[in-house]
Amino acid sequence: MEGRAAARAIDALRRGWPVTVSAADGALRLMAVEGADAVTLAAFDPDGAADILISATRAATLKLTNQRAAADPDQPVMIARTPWIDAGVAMAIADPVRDLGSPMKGPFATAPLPAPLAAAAALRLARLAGILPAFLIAKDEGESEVDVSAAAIDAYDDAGRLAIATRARLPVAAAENAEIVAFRSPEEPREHVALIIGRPDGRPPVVRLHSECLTGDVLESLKCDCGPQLHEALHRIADAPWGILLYLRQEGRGIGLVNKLRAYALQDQGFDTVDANVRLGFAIDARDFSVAARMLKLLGVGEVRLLTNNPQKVAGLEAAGIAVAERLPIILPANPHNERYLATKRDRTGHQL
Ligand SMILES: Nc1nc2c(ncn2[C@@H]2O[C@H](COP(=O)(O)OP(=O)(O)OP(=O)(O)O)[C@@H](O)[C@H]2O)c(=O)[nH]1
Ligand SMILES: [Zn+2]
Repeated sequence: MEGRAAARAIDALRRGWPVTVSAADGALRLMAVEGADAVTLAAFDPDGAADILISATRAATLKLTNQRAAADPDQPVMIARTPWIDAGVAMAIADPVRDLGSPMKGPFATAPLPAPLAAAAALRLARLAGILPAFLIAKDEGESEVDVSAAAIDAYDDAGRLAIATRARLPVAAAENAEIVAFRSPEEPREHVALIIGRPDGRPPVVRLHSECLTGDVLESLKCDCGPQLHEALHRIADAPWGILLYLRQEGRGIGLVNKLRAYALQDQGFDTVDANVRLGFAIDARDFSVAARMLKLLGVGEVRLLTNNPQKVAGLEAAGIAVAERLPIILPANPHNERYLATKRDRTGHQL
């Protein structure tokens, strides 16, 4: 039931419908700034009284840093509503990509945050919904059709209920003897898959955790290294006695396609991949590799030889109970478009390149 509440809340936010998020310290009736237009906003907030909740990093960009809670610098910040803040201004407050186009924002004043835990849960829900972490918060608690608790939000992408849905033979260019296994959880619509190549030979399989990248995997984007890494991984696995490629639906390191493309727009303005994520109000890497661990366990695999340059993937898998017998680097030549991205991975996120 909890998972259902989070799924309904995600759906409602994306449609501009109200949601009540509750936590130990209270409840907030809110709507996504991204879902607000003149009509949905008037329905939610006829008096124009709703304040605006933003992330701590967004508050810093908007020069509201001195108003952040000293005890918790990551605590979300509430902007007091003024008559000139309409849906368009709210979106300019929320979206850092628009900063160059509308630099003269404010002055803004902050308002007290009635339920900091509920506010923080709402920002976590934004990531799951793939929307900007910014909400209009109603003055009264009122009634929403959709209620979601902080616990339900945190349980949403818990891999615990992931199960094998089906499997089939899938000859691919890298290997004719491959089998695809699809995984589903009752809560989450995104289906992860594993491609198993070869037969177990008693040794740990060569495994690649590949996070979805629509632009790199499908469109052969030159901005990142995902497409070539995917192909290299498939061939390396095909050359091994056996191995598994996990295709994880964690687009944009877990922030979703639209937010990743917002990060790209910020990169066009000069920010690197790390700063772009932070500026949007997200973690540098929002992925949870316990999903991958659960998939491996369901396939009967407890130990792997992991194709990665990212020590955090090794640590994430091991923390989730999968032994990493060996880390196998996967290093490919840079191109002029992804040179800076790769350098940032090396210098700022600890990739061993
Ligand atoms: N947010 C964000 N995500 C990006 C960006 N560039 C690529 N990605 C995402 O990063 C993920 C690719 O990461 P991986 O190649 O799986 O992992 P990694 O952390 O680079 O580690 P390796 O295993 O060494 O490749 C995909 O989900 C991409 O969509 C970016 O600039 N911003
Ligand atoms: Zn990519």
